[in-house]
Amino acid sequence: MRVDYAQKTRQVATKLVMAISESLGLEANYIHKALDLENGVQSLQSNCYPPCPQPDLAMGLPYHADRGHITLLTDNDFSGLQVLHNHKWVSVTSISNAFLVILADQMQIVTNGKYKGAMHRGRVNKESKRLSIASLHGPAFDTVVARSPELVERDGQARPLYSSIKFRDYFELQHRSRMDLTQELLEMIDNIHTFAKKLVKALYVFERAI
Ligand SMILES: O=C(O)CCC(=O)C(=O)O
Ligand SMILES: [Fe+2]
Repeated sequence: MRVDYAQKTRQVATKLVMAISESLGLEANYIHKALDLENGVQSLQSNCYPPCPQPDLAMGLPYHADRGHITLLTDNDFSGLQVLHNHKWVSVTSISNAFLVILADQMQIVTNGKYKGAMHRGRVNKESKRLSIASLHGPAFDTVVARSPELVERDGQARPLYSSIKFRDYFELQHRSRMDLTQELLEMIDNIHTFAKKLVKALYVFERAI
């Protein structure tokens, strides 16, 4: 059943990628070949968002862009996905028996920014438990992802918008920067804690002095 789901979502993703290629006036299998999707990596992520009494104070899944090139998302009919659009978070309404399609970073690179990787996050709600399943598709790990020279040339751009990077390096870089960010936040919390303790002590000394 799981293998079947993986195969079927891969077929849908392949068709969408072909349509995207064609929409740019490229050969249908241009992106498929450029990202070596025959050997592309694929993963399945399930997310569980329990009901939360104060949804405005909590975040289910922090904002991010997916690492691959395309994600097919489905959920148990409770909305919760938000997408960053024109600097504002926009809620996306779930549709029964349908996929929400999220384009990701590698699509942005290969199309030289014609298609954008969407920044998104998962919100919690008060009433219901939300479940979502993301079927994430990416290039083969050894692919050097580069903007399409055809698009750069056609647009008469003097320079490409993105430099080329091996997908494995990108994957590791993104993972590491998330870890670094977590570490930085932990250190910041630590510093605030120490500062608060010093402040309380200083106030105590001050109170006794007056
Ligand atoms: O649950 C959602 O709506 C978002 C899930 C997601 O972004 C992910 O799994 O990468
Ligand atoms: Fe995501």
